[in-house]
Amino acid sequence: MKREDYISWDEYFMGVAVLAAKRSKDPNTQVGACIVNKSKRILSTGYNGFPYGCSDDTFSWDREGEDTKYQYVVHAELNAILNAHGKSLEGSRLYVDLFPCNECAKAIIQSGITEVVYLYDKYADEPETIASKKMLNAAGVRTTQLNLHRDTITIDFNRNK
Ligand SMILES: O=c1ccn([C@H]2C[C@H](O)[C@@H](COP(=O)(O)O)O2)c(=O)[nH]1
Ligand SMILES: [Zn+2]
Repeated sequence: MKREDYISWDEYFMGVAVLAAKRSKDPNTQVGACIVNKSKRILSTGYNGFPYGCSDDTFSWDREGEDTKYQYVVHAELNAILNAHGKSLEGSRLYVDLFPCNECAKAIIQSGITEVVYLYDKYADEPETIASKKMLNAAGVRTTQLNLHRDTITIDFNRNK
């Protein structure tokens, strides 16, 4: 008889997004994204971080002041789109833990992604998120909040020891 406690496709793809977020050096909000095609194949992943050549140790991670991370950071969704290196994303689905901002929404729409699956929406009242929803809705990109039946998935590197 087959195992019954295997993870669902949604848990798998969101799990990959959450794992990608663990690569982020952002001290406040780590975001991960995973793009999946209609055949349930992962096309790309990304997380929020500075561009190549812009050191995590010298560029600012500040949230306020003259020199902030917002001027430099590449968002998880855009990184995932760029990491696909021109592969067609037409009709694909993007899993991301945080609801995408307006700039990511533009890239999502233009790249042909047709569904955004997200976990939380902590900036729902910000103008960027409101604009994002307006654009995604106008462009016919579905947005689905995932309601998972478990809070954690354990990754155990020692299970065979
Ligand atoms: O669509 C989005 C929106 C934001 N991010 C990243 C950008 C920043 O690194 C953090 C947000 O930092 P706060 O300190 O919570 O303002 O999230 C993203 O990757 N995608
Ligand atoms: Zn964004």
